[in-house]
Amino acid sequence: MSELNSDALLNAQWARIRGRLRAEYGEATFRSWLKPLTLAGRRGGDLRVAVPSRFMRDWVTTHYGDRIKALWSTENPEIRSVEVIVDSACKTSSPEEAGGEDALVEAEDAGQPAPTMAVASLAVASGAASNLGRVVSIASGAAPAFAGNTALATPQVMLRDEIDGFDDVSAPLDPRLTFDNFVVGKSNELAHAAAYRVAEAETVPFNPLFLYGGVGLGKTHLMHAIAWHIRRRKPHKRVIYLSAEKFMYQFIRALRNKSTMAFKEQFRSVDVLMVDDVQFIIGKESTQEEFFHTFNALADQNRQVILSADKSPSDLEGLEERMRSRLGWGLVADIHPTTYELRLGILQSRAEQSGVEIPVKVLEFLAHRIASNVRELEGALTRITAHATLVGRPVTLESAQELLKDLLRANDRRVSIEEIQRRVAEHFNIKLADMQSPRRARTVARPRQIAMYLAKQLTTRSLPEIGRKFGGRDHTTVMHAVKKVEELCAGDSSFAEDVDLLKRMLEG
Ligand SMILES: Nc1ncnc2c1ncn2[C@@H]1O[C@H](COP(=O)(O)OP(=O)(O)OP(=O)(O)O)[C@@H](O)[C@H]1O
Repeated sequence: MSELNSDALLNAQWARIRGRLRAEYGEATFRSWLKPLTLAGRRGGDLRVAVPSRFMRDWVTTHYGDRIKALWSTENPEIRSVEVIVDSACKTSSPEEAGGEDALVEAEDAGQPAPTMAVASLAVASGAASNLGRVVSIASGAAPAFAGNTALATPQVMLRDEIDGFDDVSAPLDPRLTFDNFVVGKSNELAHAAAYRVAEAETVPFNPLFLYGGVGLGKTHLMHAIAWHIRRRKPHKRVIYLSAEKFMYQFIRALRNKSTMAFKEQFRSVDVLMVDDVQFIIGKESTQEEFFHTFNALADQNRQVILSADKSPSDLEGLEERMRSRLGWGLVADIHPTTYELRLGILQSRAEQSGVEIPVKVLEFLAHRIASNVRELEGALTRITAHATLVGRPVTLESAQELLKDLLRANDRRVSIEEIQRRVAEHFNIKLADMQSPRRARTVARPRQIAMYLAKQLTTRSLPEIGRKFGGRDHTTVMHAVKKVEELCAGDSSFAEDVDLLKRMLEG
């Protein structure tokens, strides 16, 4: 029997695969569908895993079979096929199973419809599975005669994170957020290169790596990608990824349970700590303090810390000075707003993954019109592909425009106040600085009022925010300007035409 055939080794490999499945599909899906799986036996390259009911067998085979097979092939190249079989005895092998799952199994075995709660988990499971889009399939055909293997059916070797309770702390990773799926362009190349370097490096290249940028531009994606990369290449490393909010929640819970020592121990013993959206804990004094100590302790031991925020350390208001300077010691990499080329690249890659044929014209149109953030861009594409799949008609520019009317309108309106001021100043041939100056001459004051009116119409900024952008004026001044322009438009058609022209120009 080769090394790869020993039962102990198989159990250890199975434990690692279970850890992967848990990380990829998330805790809820894992508990419902994957945790009850047990190793039932193997013969040569053919392996059997058992589930407690026929229903579960079908479900697991359809939704997770390919992935389980692929993970086995990676762990143990000798395994050529994996078959899911029914063994009602394994119902008792996971005593801690949630009541919802037991209810499902029993209902199914009795030939009854599954309870509502179980139906909900079906939906979750199917969504998670379809995201993976794996192609490796479980080998079918006549099942070989298997020698039952009681050693394999005994309790699993526990993964390090199961023992340590790390899964309580670290957030599940989204299987889609990998380096392979991240499209690199001018606006994110530095952040991407830095993230990749950290993920690859044997020694800590910079500490911390601080990623920052606006909403939906890929910070979380890069953090998940680092975590996946390290998990795959260096599975022995302890990696924790969590949001700053969860860090705070864990800390408060530790305070309440008087278990702060355990909390410290847990966070300070990791190899890589990633905290997303750190702006969240700013101003939350004790959490911020604890976070700072955690960070220092890890940095002192040369452990990698990766942080993300919506602003750079120097722009994070309310951050203590010592912390600001400490966070700036490593590499601060920003992600700029997307360029047209990057948006088009992301759309092309997503469209390919979706398998729905979308004309380039439509993708170009979306890349041009939805410039706000990648999340919205993806949302638009999902809407188009879902619609095309449901109605079974090919996607056209017209159908996309019709389908995305509301989103396009909202994006059209997202012009900046600075852009409005510039265009209006050019149109009336006044200086841009006059938009903010105290000058009251009508030649200056009227265009300024028009710009304020357009800012109200075309942006989502509040009156005080608009006032601030116009030389620190009060919100009542903006209100007055809006009213004045409306009155003038109502009484003077050439004035109204002028304003309308500017508006259309700004809307692009
Ligand atoms: N360069 C990119 N290539 C591919 N997908 C991207 C890219 N940038 C962002 N995305 C996708 O856009 C969506 C939003 O990205 P993500 O959640 O990482 O943003 P974020 O910067 O963390 O936003 P927030 O500040 O809201 O947390 C995700 O689905 C992500 O996969």
